Amino acid sequence: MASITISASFFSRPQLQAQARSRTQKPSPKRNPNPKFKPKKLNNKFKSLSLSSPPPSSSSSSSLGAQATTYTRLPPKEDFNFEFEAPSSDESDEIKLSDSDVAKFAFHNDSSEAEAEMLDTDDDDNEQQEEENESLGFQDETFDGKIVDFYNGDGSSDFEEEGEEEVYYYDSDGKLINLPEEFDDLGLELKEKGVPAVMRCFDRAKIYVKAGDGGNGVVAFRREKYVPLGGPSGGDGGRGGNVYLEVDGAMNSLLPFRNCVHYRAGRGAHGQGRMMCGRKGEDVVVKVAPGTVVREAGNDEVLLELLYPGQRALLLPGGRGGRGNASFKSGNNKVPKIAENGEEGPEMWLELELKLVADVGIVGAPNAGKSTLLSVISAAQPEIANYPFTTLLPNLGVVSFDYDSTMVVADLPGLLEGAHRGFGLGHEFLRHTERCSALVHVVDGSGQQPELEFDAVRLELEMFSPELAEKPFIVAYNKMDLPEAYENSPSFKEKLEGLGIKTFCMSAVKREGTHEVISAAYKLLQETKKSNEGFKGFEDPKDLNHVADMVQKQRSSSISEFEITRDGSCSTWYVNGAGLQRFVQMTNWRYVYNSY
Ligand SMILES: Nc1nc2c(ncn2[C@@H]2O[C@H](COP(=O)(O)OP(=O)(O)OP(=O)(O)O)[C@@H](O)[C@H]2O)c(=O)[nH]1
Ligand SMILES: [Mg+2]
Repeated sequence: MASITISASFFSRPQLQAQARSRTQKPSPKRNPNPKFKPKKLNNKFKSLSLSSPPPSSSSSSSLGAQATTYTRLPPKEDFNFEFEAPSSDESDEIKLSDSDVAKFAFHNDSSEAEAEMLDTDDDDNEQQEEENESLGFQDETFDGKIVDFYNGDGSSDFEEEGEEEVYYYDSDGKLINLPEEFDDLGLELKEKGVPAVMRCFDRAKIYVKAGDGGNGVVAFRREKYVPLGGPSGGDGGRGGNVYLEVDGAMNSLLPFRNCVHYRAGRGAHGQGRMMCGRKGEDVVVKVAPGTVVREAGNDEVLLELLYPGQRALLLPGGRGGRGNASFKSGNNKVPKIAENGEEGPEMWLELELKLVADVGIVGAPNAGKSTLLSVISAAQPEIANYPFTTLLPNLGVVSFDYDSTMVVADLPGLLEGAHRGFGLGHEFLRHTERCSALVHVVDGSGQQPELEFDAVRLELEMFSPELAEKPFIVAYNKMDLPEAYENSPSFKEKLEGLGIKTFCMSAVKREGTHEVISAAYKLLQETKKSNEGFKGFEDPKDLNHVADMVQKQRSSSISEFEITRDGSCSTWYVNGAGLQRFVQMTNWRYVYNSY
């Protein structure tokens, strides 16, 4: 039985129709006017994930609450794997912020034909569709500036199925290319991440690092007038450049890694005659933001945690330079005709994850006034507007009480009920609160049910990580200048204080009560710092070179440590060993003596 859910958002009815029409129109394949530009494969399935444009701001206080809980993003697919029932308060124990504020319509439609008819947006059928919509009770005016999306039982939208936009690939000559079907899956996978690239790259990056190869040693002999049998004089190759990771205090995101992914240190110069050794390769210093966690790609183990500006870690040591023939001179062999290749520098794909280093994190539902609070207590100027998800990326501000006492406060994107399952944006950035010592939970007092809003956000924090929920926090009941918030404040405060939660009332806009909130947060921070005094973490700079030590240890393993395996299918024997591989790679097989 196919079921359809209609959820409300910001777009108007005429906009909806325009959107549906544009999706159903199949463009005729065109030649790419710019052959160099290769359009990316877009999959329309997840187009509706993009943030909706802000609605015109409303001065009415009731609409503030309503907007604060409007879902602006497509819920995750799993959520549609069950059949929807009309929302009913007695059926669900879960706290549903959305139920109170967001207009939600759910109905069952057994006939797939009727469904197809309703969603048919061809020009010819527009009239018919309007009639049908009217019969279902959907009048233009009733939508009141909100978008309506139609979802099937599996979470896919009929718009997407009916009018999937076709995107074409062109080769460098501008010819149309037919891509194999696997590319569709790939496109889908990429889209399923569901977060715009700029937001994904804010605190996550994947980079490639490679230390420089060592320079080759050479075979050379001294030839000079009046110096017969001058002897071997081939110099060693230079060492390859190292790869360092350094914390740059001026950086506060990993966005620069969007433009630059590959970091290769320079290779060492080759040795020369007259015992001249090669120059060392140039080092590469990869700058990261304070609070960056480094892992090897595909491995969950944390390699490094870089917290403080100026910290520098040697990640990959450069390859050793190959020895020239002068280095092989001995009593037995006075004329060695052998030299080594430079050692190859190690390489690695790294996953960087930024967890902002803030002392206090401001959390709360969208539109609660978090950014307003940050703008009032610090010099930060975050964007403030009367619609949910104004803040898309975390903002940092420094609150200074006097020269000695300062603290860094982070304003995070709003949290929605279900954030841990992919609703809204907040869960993407909740990891930034993991490093905070205390939290300020801002509650929108003008909302219809501030208690439910509070409970839902607390639940989200718990679902994301139990440690996060255990962090000390205070509650800031905001928008006291509005009558409805003022009226509800005594009961809200009483309820929370009954639970032992410190609650402050404030009006961020009027700057009333904000000082008390931030002083209480500072006090909480000091208490937490005192109790954590024993913990030093990764502060010891000696710790930071352990990755390079590990790589070095692996490289210097003995040549006699190897494993022999046989592949029966092709009657091949394999000899595997790190020391052996390095030996083979560094041997210069061009010199015949090397093979003896
Ligand atoms: N009346 C009144 N309005 C407030 C107060 N604090 C914030 N607002 C308004 O509430 C709206 C949302 O404020 P923001 O600071 O952007 O809210 P936010 O929690 O950062 O919202 P997101 O970033 O979308 O999660 C803005 O229009 C503010 O002017 C207040 O104390 N009183
Ligand atoms: Mg904000």
